[in-house]
Amino acid sequence: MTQAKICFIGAGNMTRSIVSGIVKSGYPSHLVHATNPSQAKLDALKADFGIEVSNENTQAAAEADVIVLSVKPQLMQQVCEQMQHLDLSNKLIITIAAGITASRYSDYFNQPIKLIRTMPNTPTQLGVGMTGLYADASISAEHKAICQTLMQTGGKVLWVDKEEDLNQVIALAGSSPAYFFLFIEAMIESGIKMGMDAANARALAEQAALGAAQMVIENQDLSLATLRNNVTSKGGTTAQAIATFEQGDLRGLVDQAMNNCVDRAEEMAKLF
Ligand SMILES: NC(=O)C1=CN([C@@H]2O[C@H](COP(=O)(O)OP(=O)(O)OC[C@H]3O[C@@H](n4cnc5c(N)ncnc54)[C@H](OP(=O)(O)O)[C@@H]3O)[C@@H](O)[C@H]2O)C=CC1
Ligand SMILES: O=C(O)[C@@H]1CCC=N1
Repeated sequence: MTQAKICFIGAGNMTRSIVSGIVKSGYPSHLVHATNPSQAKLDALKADFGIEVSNENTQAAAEADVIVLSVKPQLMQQVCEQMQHLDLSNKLIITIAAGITASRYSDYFNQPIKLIRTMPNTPTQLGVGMTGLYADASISAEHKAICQTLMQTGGKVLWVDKEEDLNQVIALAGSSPAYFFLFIEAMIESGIKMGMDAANARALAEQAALGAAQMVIENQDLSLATLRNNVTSKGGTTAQAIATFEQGDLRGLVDQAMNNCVDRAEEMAKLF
């Protein structure tokens, strides 16, 4: 895909995250275009990454080899319908939207298209993202490779065999950075209530989170329970904290939250 022209429709949080990865990987910035109705995000993308920007979805899409649909799900139909008159037969379309099934897009564009559904997450902007990918059997190996190369600039990728499995990717990776942010936020709030300075509370919580994630990644032979037990001295402080989480059914709450996340993705698939 060395010379593929890539156009992002919508220049919000996720476009910024993905563009950051692409440009930092050395992809020529003049081949990357982003469109958006309001100007401030475009100006920031141009200033930070040197990419092309405009307010013209249709023109940018017409000139692109790869179109990345990056608007909110509720706007997707309207945005795609505006491009119905384009000949999309030679273009690869990548969508990052949650909950809209692949078959809907050919209705939106009113023509057969080559589409890959992806589910990235915001850590993509730091190169430590996780992206789920789904393509049906009609998509060529070349197009799959283009999409994979693109998304890998932001971190790891995982192909799923069944489209519905993307909803599990949303629960485990697309949405899950927010779960961890909430947990760290709660820890910081508690630290502050204990009398700690806010900056120090954040420094302690964020470094512990980073260290814990790194421990998990670098100890693939150890179970999570072992890593946890290695921190938990019998009769000690951690045991008290962990017992509190277990008594409050943290696991049940996480399970419920993740199932609700999947349920919402399924609901959205019916809505849009
Ligand atoms: N945020 C996340 O962690 C993840 C999000 N996603 C998916 O990514 C998609 C985008 O989400 P996110 O980046 O968070 O959302 P944002 O709201 O940050 O970005 C969407 C962008 O689309 C722009 N936009 C609105 N209308 C149009 C239009 N007609 N043409 C072109 N652009 C338009 C908005 O502009 P303006 O603000 O000026 O109106 C906005 O900048 C969603 O479908 C979401 O499901 C997937 C994985 C993770
Ligand atoms: O909350 C959402 O719907 C999107 C999809 C995954 C992360 N953000």
